[in-house]
Amino acid sequence: MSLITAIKTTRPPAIQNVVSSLIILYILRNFCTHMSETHRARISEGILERMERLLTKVRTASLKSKNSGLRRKKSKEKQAASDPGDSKDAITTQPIENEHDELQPTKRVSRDFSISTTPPAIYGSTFSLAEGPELIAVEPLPKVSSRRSSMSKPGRKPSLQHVGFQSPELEPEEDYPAPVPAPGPAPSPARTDSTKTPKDHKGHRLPSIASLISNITSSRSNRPARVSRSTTTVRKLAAYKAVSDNFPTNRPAYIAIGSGSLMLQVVEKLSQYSYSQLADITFVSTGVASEHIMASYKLRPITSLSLLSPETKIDVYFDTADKVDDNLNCIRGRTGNLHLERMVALRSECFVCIIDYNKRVPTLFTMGKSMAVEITPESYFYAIKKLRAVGAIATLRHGEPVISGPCITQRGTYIIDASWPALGNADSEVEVLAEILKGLYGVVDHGLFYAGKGGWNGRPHKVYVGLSDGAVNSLG
Ligand SMILES: O=C(CO)[C@H](O)[C@H](O)COP(=O)(O)O
Repeated sequence: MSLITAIKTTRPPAIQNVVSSLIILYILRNFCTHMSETHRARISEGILERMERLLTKVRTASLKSKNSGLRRKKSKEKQAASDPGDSKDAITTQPIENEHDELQPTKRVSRDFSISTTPPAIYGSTFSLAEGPELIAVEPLPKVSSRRSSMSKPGRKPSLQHVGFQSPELEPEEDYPAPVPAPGPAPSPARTDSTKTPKDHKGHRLPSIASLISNITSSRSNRPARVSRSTTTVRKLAAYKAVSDNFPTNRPAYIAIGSGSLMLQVVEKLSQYSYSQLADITFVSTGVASEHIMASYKLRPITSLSLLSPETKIDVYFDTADKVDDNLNCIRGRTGNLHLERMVALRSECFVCIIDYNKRVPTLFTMGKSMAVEITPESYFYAIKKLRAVGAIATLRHGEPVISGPCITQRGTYIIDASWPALGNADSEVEVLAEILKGLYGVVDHGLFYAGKGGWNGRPHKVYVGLSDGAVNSLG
């Protein structure tokens, strides 16, 4: 509003109306750019026509005004020549419209466009009425556009060039024409004319797109064939090999399936055996998840260890581990079924552990990972305090979301995730920690599966390690 008021106070009425209408129409036109294509096209056409007519009027009015101003000026000059003493007054009392006949070089009238007398040279959407003594152009202010499109406009440079930077990846190839070969010995194909070669702001020569592409393709062709496999693949290969190597031959047989993420692959492989090979096998699970997997493959699991007679031994137990050290001692039970896993392991003739190479460590706790310690809910405050007292960084495992409270296992117990500094290589170190944990009231079980002087405590008999190249290493 203040702009229109300013125009009113400083321009002749004809120009005031025209310029005000022009501004309103232009604002309307900009508003129209937010409308649908069809509406915009239709409305814009009408507006443009009106603008053309109005601008013609502006130009005519401006011309008339200027001419009358010039006439008045000349008559004043004549008058001043005849009466030099009045010349100062003549300048100060000049009619106000004379000032506005000369439009300001660039007068901003809104945030989005300006009215300018400068030639509309560079912006594609400039509306101009180029004929006449004064060039009046309504120029949209330059909008931020994609770098490539702004570069394609004649006379414009990408802004980064202003600080001396040229990105070879973004420059169009034609910006850097191939050098004309000089007479004489043929130049090396990698060299280009130094005057045409793009350079960075420090003057270092930048490679052309062609050379970058050729470098990439040649380095690809020289690259050795990729041999590493994904972790999922190598784990699956290890699981399949573990099953085929350890499928029991005696009948009746008992096979336990653990709670690790590879149990799907183990069950998948087992299901490939014939009906007669599977007929006399009883399957034992260490958790609800593996029970469901077995049931979906029609492997008929038993749901409780107590259904096995006291003298029954499980022929083979397949499961995973979190970490396995050089002596095959391991940390297990991240899934929270560690006590049942221990009981199954202790009743098994052969515990076959399946891992990928990422889980192999020289000594336990090397990687600073935590181990699950299963506790009774009642012992929580006491047990966590005691665990911290024996050097653990210990936290209660929460459910999801955290506000739902502690993570509660199938047996109604809690899990504390605890870590210690890396243990030494000797079996005794693992055994010492295990004995401390076993001696804490409230601790139901812990994740150390080991063999020490005191006896065998669930250390795997065999470990199948899926290696990065797809091979499977069998340990034990
Ligand atoms: O006790 C375990 C599975 O019964 C493992 O220690 C463990 O949780 C490994 O899980 P994943 O195979 O998913 O890495």
